[in-house]
Amino acid sequence: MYSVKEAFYTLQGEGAQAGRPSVFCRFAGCNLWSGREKDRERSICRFCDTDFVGIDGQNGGRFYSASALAEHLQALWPDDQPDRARGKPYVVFTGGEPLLQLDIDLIEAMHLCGFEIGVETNGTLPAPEGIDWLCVSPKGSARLRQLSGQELKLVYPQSDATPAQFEQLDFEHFYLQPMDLTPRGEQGETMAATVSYCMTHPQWRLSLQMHKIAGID
Ligand SMILES: C[S@@+](CC[C@H](N)C(=O)[O-])C[C@H]1O[C@@H](n2cnc3c(N)ncnc32)[C@H](O)[C@@H]1O
Ligand SMILES: Nc1nc2[nH]cc(C(=O)O)c2c(=O)[nH]1
Ligand code: SF4
Ligand SMILES: [Mg+2]
Repeated sequence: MYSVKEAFYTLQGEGAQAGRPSVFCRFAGCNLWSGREKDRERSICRFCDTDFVGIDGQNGGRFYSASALAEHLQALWPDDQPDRARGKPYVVFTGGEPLLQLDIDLIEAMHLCGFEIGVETNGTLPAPEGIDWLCVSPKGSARLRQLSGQELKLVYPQSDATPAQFEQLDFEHFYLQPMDLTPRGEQGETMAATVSYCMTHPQWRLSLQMHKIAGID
């Protein structure tokens, strides 16, 4: 059984695949925060910008088989494409923490539907085989278990998770994404600090959350 907060068609807003049309599947629940504001300050991950509690969002719900969820997600992809090879269907599993729920059955079902599979994870759980684009985003003091993938995207700055701690890991792309403090009701200088770090440490590139600029989900 899969618990999905919401699912929607949008553009990937972050990292190396930014700008790519994508079906997003946001699983309910996370292992680093309950999702309740009253718990935020004593949780391991305190800056989350996302509501992942429950199954009450658009196209959310409980799905009792991998094929049922795969068909539900496939229906969100536009079907009038002249050349599918040039715009391959792409699904991004996120959350919450998707690796609490994403399994080999669902990966196989999405591949059978013709999708490439992206995942956004906090890296505290090992990833199943078969993911095409794995983005790991380390969080504070949480121990990192997933040490390889396509993209490491660190929210910056975090005093207990610095870029230097991750720069030797086995990833193809290294991104810093300015921490958006507005979900915590704060403002900050995270953009300037992130730009400055990238310019002085050229292994790292800037990731902006494009969807917030574009005003889309
Ligand atoms: C909401 S998380 C869900 C996936 C997974 N739990 C994770 O943390 O990677 C999706 C992405 O948003 C990033 N993110 C969350 N809160 C953010 C914030 N306040 N500012 C910038 N990026 C944020 C995360 O680091 C992650 O890369
Ligand atoms: N457009 C868009 N791109 C995203 N990239 C990662 C997101 C996430 O919340 O995991 C996200 C999101 O919520 N929306
Ligand atoms: S690990 Fe990801 S989903 Fe969980 S609280 Fe942190 S940013 Fe949000
Ligand atoms: Mg988001």
